[in-house]
Amino acid sequence: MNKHWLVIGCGALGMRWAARLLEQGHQVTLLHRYQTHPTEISVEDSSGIKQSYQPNFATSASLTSKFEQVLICTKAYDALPAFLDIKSLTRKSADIVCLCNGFGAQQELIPHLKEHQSLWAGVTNEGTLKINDSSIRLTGEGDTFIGVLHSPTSRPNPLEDFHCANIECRLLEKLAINAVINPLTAIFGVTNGEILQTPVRNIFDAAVAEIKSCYRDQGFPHHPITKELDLEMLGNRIATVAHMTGLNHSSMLQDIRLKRKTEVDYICGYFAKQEQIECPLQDLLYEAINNPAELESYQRKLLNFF
Ligand SMILES: NC(=O)C1=CN([C@@H]2O[C@H](COP(=O)(O)OP(=O)(O)OC[C@H]3O[C@@H](n4cnc5c(N)ncnc54)[C@H](OP(=O)(O)O)[C@@H]3O)[C@@H](O)[C@H]2O)C=CC1
Ligand SMILES: CC(C)(CO)C(=O)C(=O)O
Repeated sequence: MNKHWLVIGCGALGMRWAARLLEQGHQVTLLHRYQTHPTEISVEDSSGIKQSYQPNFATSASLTSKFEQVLICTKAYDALPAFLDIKSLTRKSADIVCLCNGFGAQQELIPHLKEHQSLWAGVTNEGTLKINDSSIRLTGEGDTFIGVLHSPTSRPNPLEDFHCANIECRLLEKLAINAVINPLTAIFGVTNGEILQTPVRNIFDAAVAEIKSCYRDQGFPHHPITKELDLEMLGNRIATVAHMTGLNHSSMLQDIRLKRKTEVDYICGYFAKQEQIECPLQDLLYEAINNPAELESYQRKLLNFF
């Protein structure tokens, strides 16, 4: 059935999903924060073929209709303010889908939902690069999982092609992937693939071991969920992602280089704020990313330690 989606965020992921939803026959309003409305989105695939899409472009001030389906494609730290900005334009039983990385930003939305609204979370391993305000390049294939986080009534998945029965498990797996790859690439200024080689490899192994032990710890608040993860294979899974995206610069490395805010609060910061468990290496990585001017000294500290 065709739906009218409000996609929040005209960044890499927002443009990719706006194009995908239009291709599936849905109507799409793409919310942006630019001075002037773009007129179309250009999507370049891995063979260099470009295709154009024309969603309705809008700013929150120009929106008038109410939405039953909302897809949040902002960075993790923007998800809640972005939702609150348009909440009055969501229908009382709307499906709100949040695609941002990390763990925590999705759950922060729950107390702010209207009584009958459902919250869905997504994990995607697709790679998309924003070229400019209206163009993206598809840089990597990957799975996408979408599942329910909160629903007062049992509702069908609004993106059923990507349905996942245990989304928290997938979110925690992706959290582990990001908590190892992102800070190491950002601190050492290397590609995803280079963290698998000496000298960073020792720190990679220590970071994987720490997350595995944290996920096994009964004091970890999501212990019942992490029990369902194949922890023996977690290190291989993280190494495979680093290898498959070997030439990429992680989002955290790009953010640090461009002096933009990072998503570290929802990645390493998630471990750092757990009071019941000790994660000294994640604490150190969190501290390093929050002190980008001191990265060389953190590099030395990490290399001397491991
Ligand atoms: N790109 C990728 O390949 C992947 C990304 N992800 C995750 O997806 C999320 C989005 O990533 P990505 O698309 O790359 O990030 P981008 O920074 O490219 O896009 C985020 C967009 O959201 C916009 N935005 C923020 N708040 C609002 C608001 N209130 N109203 C309207 N627009 C808003 C930003 O606008 P402004 O520029 O004005 O701040 C920006 O255009 C992140 O959590 C990322 O980690 C996950 C997997 C892959
Ligand atoms: C999987 C990975 C590490 C790919 O670069 C990513 O999600 C990111 O850069 O944020």
